[in-house]
Amino acid sequence: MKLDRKEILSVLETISIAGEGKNMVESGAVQNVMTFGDEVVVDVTLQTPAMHIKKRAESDITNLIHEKFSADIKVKVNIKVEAPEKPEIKGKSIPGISNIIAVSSGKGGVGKSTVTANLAVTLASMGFKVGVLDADIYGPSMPIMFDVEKSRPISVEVDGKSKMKPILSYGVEILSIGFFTSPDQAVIWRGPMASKALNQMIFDADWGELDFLLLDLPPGTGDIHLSLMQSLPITGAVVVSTPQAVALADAKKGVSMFMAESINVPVLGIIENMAYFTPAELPENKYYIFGQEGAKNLAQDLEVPFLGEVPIVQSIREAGDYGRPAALQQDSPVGEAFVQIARNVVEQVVYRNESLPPTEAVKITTMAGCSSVKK
Ligand SMILES: Nc1ncnc2c1ncn2[C@@H]1O[C@H](COP(=O)(O)OP(=O)(O)OP(=O)(O)O)[C@@H](O)[C@H]1O
Repeated sequence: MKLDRKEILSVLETISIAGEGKNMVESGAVQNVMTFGDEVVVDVTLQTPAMHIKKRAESDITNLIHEKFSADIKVKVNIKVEAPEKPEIKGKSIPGISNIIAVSSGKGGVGKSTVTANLAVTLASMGFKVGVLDADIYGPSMPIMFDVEKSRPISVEVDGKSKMKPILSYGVEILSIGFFTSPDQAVIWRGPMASKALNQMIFDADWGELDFLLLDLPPGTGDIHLSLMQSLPITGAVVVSTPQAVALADAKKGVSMFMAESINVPVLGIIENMAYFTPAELPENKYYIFGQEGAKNLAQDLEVPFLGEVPIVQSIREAGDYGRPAALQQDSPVGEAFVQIARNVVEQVVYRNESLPPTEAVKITTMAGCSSVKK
């Protein structure tokens, strides 16, 4: 059969490469298409060395040509990788901390802190070294969730400097703005004070070696978020939402804040919390109290990964109040849900680190409230 180069190109226009918005012809990934009798050779240049993306591009091209023309065609896909040069991190990286993950939510009360605490203990139980920085200045909840409400960080000498020692609970190193306020005191941090305190907990703390530092951000998209992104090279952000329309609208704003060109923090994905309710006595029954798969659909619409769902379970609330994250019970449905989510988060971090350069701390010079961050 006579193969036409142009027809092949137009067929390839229907394929896009994971992580790139445009199709592979428009993005310039397809460099050349040659036909020799019943053989097609496609030269492709990818921007990422990730093996699964290479394999996917190869199989997508082969399958589509077989499907659209003939299964007898010999397809050869030559893949070259031209990864963009990795610039140096310009923000202050923290020695010893490999990945900083911001956990955020657009709306308050959707379970962002609960998800942070449970994700942290799950990652720790998988053998990772994990820290949590509770940056929720309006309602720091990590001290209660980790049962260390009465603890106060001590000062230790590291290389001649005195540093704050995080509190260790369930294998997770924790610092919280809550350690420095009394529980019944109304939080009256002004933006600059809070930013200064957070900077101390980040840079003047003895975190040691960590694979993951999870940042529990305040809800919304405010000053504190910008300050933290300005002072820290955040590896990626995770957005927590319930499936409810009002929460989703705010989650969307959260995702677009991270994705804004001036901020550019990779979004690792969305977690759906309170996805459905299952009564303990009827585990097969699922009630979609806040709507069904709203956050999953949002992830699809925004083309960001969906990291998993957590049901509404009484034990999650009780465990949070009692100070023992529910996911510590690994064989339970909650424990299993968090293992799945933690695996997906790790996978996304690995993929992100393979395919993108390190995040630069955002340089914001005009936003009110950010000038307090130490230069
Ligand atoms: N999946 C769940 N099942 C049952 N209860 C939950 C679940 N997720 C969160 N909760 C409960 O909902 C309440 C709010 O959760 P949490 O404090 O984690 O929310 P948040 O989004 O961090 O709130 P904030 O806006 O204060 O930061 C808590 O009492 C928590 O125990």
